[in-house]
Amino acid sequence: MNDSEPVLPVRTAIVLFNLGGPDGPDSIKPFRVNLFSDPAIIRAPVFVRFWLARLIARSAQKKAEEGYALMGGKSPLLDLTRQQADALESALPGAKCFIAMRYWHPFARDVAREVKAWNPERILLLPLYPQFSTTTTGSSLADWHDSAARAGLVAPTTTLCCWYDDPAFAAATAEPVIRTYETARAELGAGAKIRLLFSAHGLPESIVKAGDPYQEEVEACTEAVMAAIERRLGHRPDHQVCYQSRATPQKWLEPSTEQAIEQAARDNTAVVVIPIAFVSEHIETLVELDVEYREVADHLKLPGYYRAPAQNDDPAFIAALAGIARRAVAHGPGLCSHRGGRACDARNRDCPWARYRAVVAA
Ligand SMILES: C=CC1=C(C)c2cc3[nH]c(cc4nc(cc5[nH]c(cc1n2)c(C)c5CCC(=O)O)C(CCC(=O)O)=C4C)c(C)c3C=C
Ligand SMILES: [Fe+2]
Ligand SMILES: [Fe+2]
Repeated sequence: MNDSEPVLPVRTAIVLFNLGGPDGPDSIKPFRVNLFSDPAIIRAPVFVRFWLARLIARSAQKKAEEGYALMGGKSPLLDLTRQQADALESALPGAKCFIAMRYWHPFARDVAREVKAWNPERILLLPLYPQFSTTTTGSSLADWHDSAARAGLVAPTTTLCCWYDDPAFAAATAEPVIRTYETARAELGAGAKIRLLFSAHGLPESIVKAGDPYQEEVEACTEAVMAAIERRLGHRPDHQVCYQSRATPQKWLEPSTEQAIEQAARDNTAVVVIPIAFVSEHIETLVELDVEYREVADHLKLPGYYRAPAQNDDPAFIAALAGIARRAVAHGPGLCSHRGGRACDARNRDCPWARYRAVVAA
């Protein structure tokens, strides 16, 4: 921390949001039903959604069970988020981190009561999604506001919608990418063609067309990381954004990660795959990227398939997140504070959470 960085008020509660994951084989099904029952994910009237959620959850249940079995029968996401929370607390004296997951324990409704019992002077709502999507951050924050109101939790609160273009975050994200790229170059030879594939979680195209800013923010985030890579390497490697984890039959954002791997095979190019919308390892990195897409790459005889790790509790990432938290809280209580710390509020149409909150409230 440098001297110009603001200091957090004592008793600042930082609530970290993520999606959650099953904590054992028996919770895979209810976790997935919770996910597909969320109106932010499946946009159908309530009585249709009830049945649709169960139908969609059942359709890929076996594949999901096999995926979790490869990780010991559970998601590593909560343990990794706890490590991030501990590291962030060490970087931010006076703050206590709480974790609220959207579709499995610890749920926001329980965490809001814990935060109230801690009696915070300030609250910072900090989603662990760098880019805003109505399906992730929007859904989690709406759920939190309901839960906080039910718990009678009242304290000055700052909400961060997104931090996809924070320069320290971009620089911290660039480092493991550069290390993986250099490994690929050393193994394949300096003349080998290598493409950086920034693989983001996909979204149904209809959600983006309805105004979700996620795709735009993923592209801007990739650009910020590419600028950091270029500054470090002195050149700009070949790169492409693609979208993974399609989970419903609708049309999703393209190119899919699989299509991007097929294109790389046609171009006789090795790839370094970079998870750009997740800051922790979980099923979609450890199984989808490391097992399933690797098999596709092997089958297509790609010259090389490498994967850059997610941030987890990497010290440079935690330092970046601590800076983001400090600057956000320094703006004082408000609906939202984002984009390099510029404050925004309910009247600011620039802020996706402000826009989405108006829709949810209507
Ligand atoms: C319509 C379905 C889905 C949308 C839209 C979606 C968006 C979305 N998700 C993440 C991050 C994560 N997703 C995770 C798991 C997960 N996501 C879906 C479906 C949608 N996600 C499913 C069905 C699952 C469960 C896994 C499975 O059954 O295959 C996870 C946690 C995984 C874990 O370790 O348990 C994360 C994290 C983002 C960033 C996003 C859109 C921006
Ligand atoms: Fe997902
Ligand atoms: Fe904002």
